[in-house]
Amino acid sequence: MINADPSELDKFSQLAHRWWDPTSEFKPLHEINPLRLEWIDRLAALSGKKVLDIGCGGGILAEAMAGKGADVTGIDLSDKALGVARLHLLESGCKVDYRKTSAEELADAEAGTFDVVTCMEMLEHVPDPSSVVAACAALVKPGGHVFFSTINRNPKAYLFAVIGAEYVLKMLPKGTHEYAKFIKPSDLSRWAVSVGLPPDELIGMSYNLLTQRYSLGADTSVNYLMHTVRVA
Ligand SMILES: C[S@@+](CC[C@H](N)C(=O)[O-])C[C@H]1O[C@@H](n2cnc3c(N)ncnc32)[C@H](O)[C@@H]1O
Repeated sequence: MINADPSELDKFSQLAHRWWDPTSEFKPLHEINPLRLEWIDRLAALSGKKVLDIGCGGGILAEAMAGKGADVTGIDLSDKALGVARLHLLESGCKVDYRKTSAEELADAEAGTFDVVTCMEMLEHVPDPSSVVAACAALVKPGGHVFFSTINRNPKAYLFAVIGAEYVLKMLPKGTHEYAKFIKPSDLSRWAVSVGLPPDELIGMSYNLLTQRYSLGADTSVNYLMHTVRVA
């Protein structure tokens, strides 16, 4: 059975036409993109690398990584998001190979072929995130890099990521995130280690209400990113 939740895919499909509007529901993704891009590039030196972006959506990160000189493949299961991503290439002149497939399906066909795999803001939207982590381990070359980002599971994360972002600040549509699907760094780390992806760096991402800006730092209590390196 495919590891996907149709209602989650539908949620992103409904909004897909606004993916590249930086004032839309996707504003947070536009705002965090330069931060995560520079972090990934610093750790994995993207230029010339074969990169896979899992759950690429409309392609905000995929295009940015291509802009750094990477050879990028983006996969997603939302037809509408992929349609928007492909259309945007015409506007940007970027080159990204977008495909409709799951991480698990691609891992069966193209194991060990990517230098870098990114799986950002996606694990909290799938029924079995550990299966996606295992697919990432299968897809990356030995010694290659896998990056994850997701939302921690604790009362503060519920308050900030659900109540704050969806109900108070209205940065995201209500129902974007489900608390039960949030993932503690210790769980993600355990799944990653068990498939040969020991974590190398864990970093938090915070939103400052006063400056209305995101930054990377030590606070992993709400949003966080994890860098892992595939054992050789
Ligand atoms: C919050 S968006 C993140 C988009 C992109 N990764 C980013 O950070 O800019 C989540 C994306 O995951 C996709 N998605 C959800 N379940 C998926 C699955 N099982 N396989 C592939 N993509 C999936 C959705 O269609 C959506 O595009």
